Amino acid sequence: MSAEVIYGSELAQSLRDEMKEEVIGLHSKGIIPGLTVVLIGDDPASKSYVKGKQKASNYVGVDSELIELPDSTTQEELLSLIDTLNKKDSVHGILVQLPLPAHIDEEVIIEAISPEKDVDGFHPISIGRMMTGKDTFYPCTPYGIIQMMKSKNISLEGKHAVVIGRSNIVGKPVGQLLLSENATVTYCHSRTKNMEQYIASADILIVAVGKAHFINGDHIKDGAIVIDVGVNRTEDGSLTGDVDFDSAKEKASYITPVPKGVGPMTITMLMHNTIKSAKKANELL
Ligand SMILES: Nc1nc2c(c(=O)[nH]1)N[C@@H](CN(C=O)c1ccc(C(=O)N[C@@H](CCC(=O)O)C(=O)O)cc1)CN2
Repeated sequence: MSAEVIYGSELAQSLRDEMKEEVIGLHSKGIIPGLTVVLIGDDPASKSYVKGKQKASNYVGVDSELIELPDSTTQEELLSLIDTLNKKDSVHGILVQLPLPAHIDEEVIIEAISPEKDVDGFHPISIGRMMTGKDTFYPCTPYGIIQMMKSKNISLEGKHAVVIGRSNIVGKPVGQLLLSENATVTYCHSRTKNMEQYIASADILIVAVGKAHFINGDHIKDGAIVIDVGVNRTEDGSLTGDVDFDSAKEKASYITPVPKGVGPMTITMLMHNTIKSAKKANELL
């Protein structure tokens, strides 16, 4: 078997085209979705991601502002900025790019963002609402993953989904969204014993460990759906996933590449959440 490749980049482009049309409609009603992205420090990867967010915003018609602050920014200064943004009517979405410098407590910052503007979907209130099946902003990468599978009409109901990795950004929430779609979910992590047996039984395998080629074709079941969330920089500067694409492609039924897989969907779902927030603020939802 040779898997069908799910290109997130293609789905992202078609969704962004649809959003652009929708935002033209909002502009005509005087509603301009606004996003503020806060970047602390000069990590090259984070800089490139926020640049991608600016580019997507410009494309779909979201009014986006980038606030760049030095590494020396204190937690109090960042909290004060968030307080100002929480009160600003033109800002519908606030995103603080992660990771933050070690002297700033990520949890404190995430909890300071108003849940109404939490377009990252990381606030405990957003997570609680997601877990209880209420309307909320879903975290962008997990939401993008679900959209990628839906775009191929992949039924999730009753499937055994194995999530490798338990981060708050990807692993935990993607498992929750899969559960909402009636999949049976197993989480694997660094302390899991006999991880191979879970991986081998996965109908859907989500790999988010941040280790290049952690999974290869020998590990997976014939016909498995393999979603690679890893973005690992190799010595020659290119990007590679957590899955050895070539060998896994021979056994899987669907597989996502790196790059052009899950990554572009993360930014697209951020646009979705920002537009949704603007609609909610204007009582259109
Ligand atoms: N506040 C947040 N911080 C971080 C998040 C997040 O969702 N919210 N996620 C990641 C980084 N991230 C977005 O911020 C992100 C990662 C990767 C991509 C992407 O498009 N990747 C491309 C390759 C890009 C490249 O060449 O480097 C791909 O996979 O094709 C977009 C966004 C951590 N921080």
